[in-house]
Amino acid sequence: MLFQYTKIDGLWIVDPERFHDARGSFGRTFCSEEFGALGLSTHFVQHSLSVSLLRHTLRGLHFQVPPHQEAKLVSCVRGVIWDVAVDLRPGSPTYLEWVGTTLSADNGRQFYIPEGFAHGFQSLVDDVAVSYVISAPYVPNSSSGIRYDDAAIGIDWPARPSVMSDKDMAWPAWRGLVDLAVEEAEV
Ligand SMILES: Cc1cn([C@H]2C[C@H](O)[C@@H](COP(=O)(O)OP(=O)(O)O[C@H]3O[C@@H](C)C(=O)[C@@H](O)[C@H]3O)O2)c(=O)[nH]c1=O
Repeated sequence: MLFQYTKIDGLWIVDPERFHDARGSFGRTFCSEEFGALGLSTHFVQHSLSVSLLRHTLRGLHFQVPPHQEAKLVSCVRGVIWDVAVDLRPGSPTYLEWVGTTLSADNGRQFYIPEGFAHGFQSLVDDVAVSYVISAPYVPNSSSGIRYDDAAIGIDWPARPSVMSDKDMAWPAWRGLVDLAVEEAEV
């Protein structure tokens, strides 16, 4: 497996090392020794698959609040997506910066997104399947999100979204969420 740093500490692009022969190819998608050696999570408790039917469908930006934060290892097993992670770690030198990368069934690339990040993606073709391996259980009350087009983050999405969930359309901007948390703490 080929691990590439991104400009954000803790966020990794993981490319496969594929061995080809007459039958096709073989390559690892996870290796606890290699992940552990880099300080990445090796304990995953959920594996999920999402299918998006139409090109330019957008999902995100999602995260779970403490103590239910999760690391995610994301790959696209059918089609192509533009996958994005946003650094929401207070005090991080790259706070609110984002990284996007193209994941496809062909390139076999995975995005390792640690705790403290929001995640989202946009399908670039019809009928994509996205696989997630996640380090923490799904806790609906701890699931949160921010607007995909939050100006303070400024993600350069490939296209206007064609389909989004009502929930994703209704997320506030990040600043709004932080302000709300402070107000709640003061009550
Ligand atoms: C995420 C999730 C959803 N669900 C249920 C809740 C709901 O009824 C249905 C669809 O959920 P959502 O609308 O939240 O699905 P979706 O918008 O695809 O959510 C996903 O988006 C991407 C960007 C991520 O990063 C993922 O971790 C996850 O948050 O599936 C689970 O049972 N377990 C889960 O882990």
